[in-house]
Parts: sequence; C-alpha cells; structure tokens
Amino acid sequence: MSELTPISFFSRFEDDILSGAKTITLRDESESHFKVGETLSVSTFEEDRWFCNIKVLSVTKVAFHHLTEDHAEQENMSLEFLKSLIQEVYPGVEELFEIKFQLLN
Ligand SMILES: CC(=O)Nc1ccn([C@@H]2O[C@H](CO)[C@@H](O)[C@H]2O)c(=O)n1
Repeated sequence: MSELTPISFFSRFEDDILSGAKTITLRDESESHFKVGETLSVSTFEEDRWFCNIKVLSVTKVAFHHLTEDHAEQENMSLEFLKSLIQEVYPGVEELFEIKFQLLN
C-alpha cells in the first residue's frame, strides 16, 4: 500500500470542493508536480484536517495575465476575486499551474 500524495486547501473552500462547485486550483511551481491520474489526499491548510480525496485530471501551465472567466467559473468565484486572491497567495508570481480535479467518493 502506498501513501497518497497530500494537498491542502484553505478551509473556506472545503464546501465548494465537496459540492463539486470548485473543480480546479491554481498553484505555483512548487505545487506543479502532481501527476495526471494520481489520487490526492485533501486536508485543510489551517488545521491539517483531511476532508476528501481527489483525482488529478490535468496539470496545465497558465500565465496570471491569461486567466479567464472560464478559470473563475471553475473556481466558483468572479475573475476579479480570483485574481486578487492569487495576488495575495502568490504575490508577484506570473507562472501558475491549473490543476483540474475530480472529487472521489
Ligand atoms: C498553502 C497554499 O498555497 N494553499 C492554497 C493555495 C491556493 N488555494 C486556492 O487555489 C485557488 C487559486 O490559487 C484559489 O481557490 C486558492 O485559494 C488554496 O486553497 N490553498
């Protein structure tokens, strides 16, 4: 038996992930190592509390200035909010990675 690869999300996104409203996350290069098809064990960033497993569907490089409404929709937020959020989490980072995922039961 192998350990699942961990990933954390801010706990305020837990409900959106569990309802299927949020189906991508945008990360910097330090979290671009996930492999298509691999199962990730998802915990909250704040308390390191497990809340689901997800399967990686794709990992795609995307520039900050190329983010679109399509990304925002898959984040279940407005594009304006998404951009301000990313600037808070990853100040000055232009090269992002879109990780598309599927919630596992
Ligand atoms: C330690 C650390 O970086 N944790 C992160 C980073 C990002 N995100 C979310 O991904 C999307 C785009 O960044 C937005 O929904 C972010 O809030 C997250 O939940 N947790």
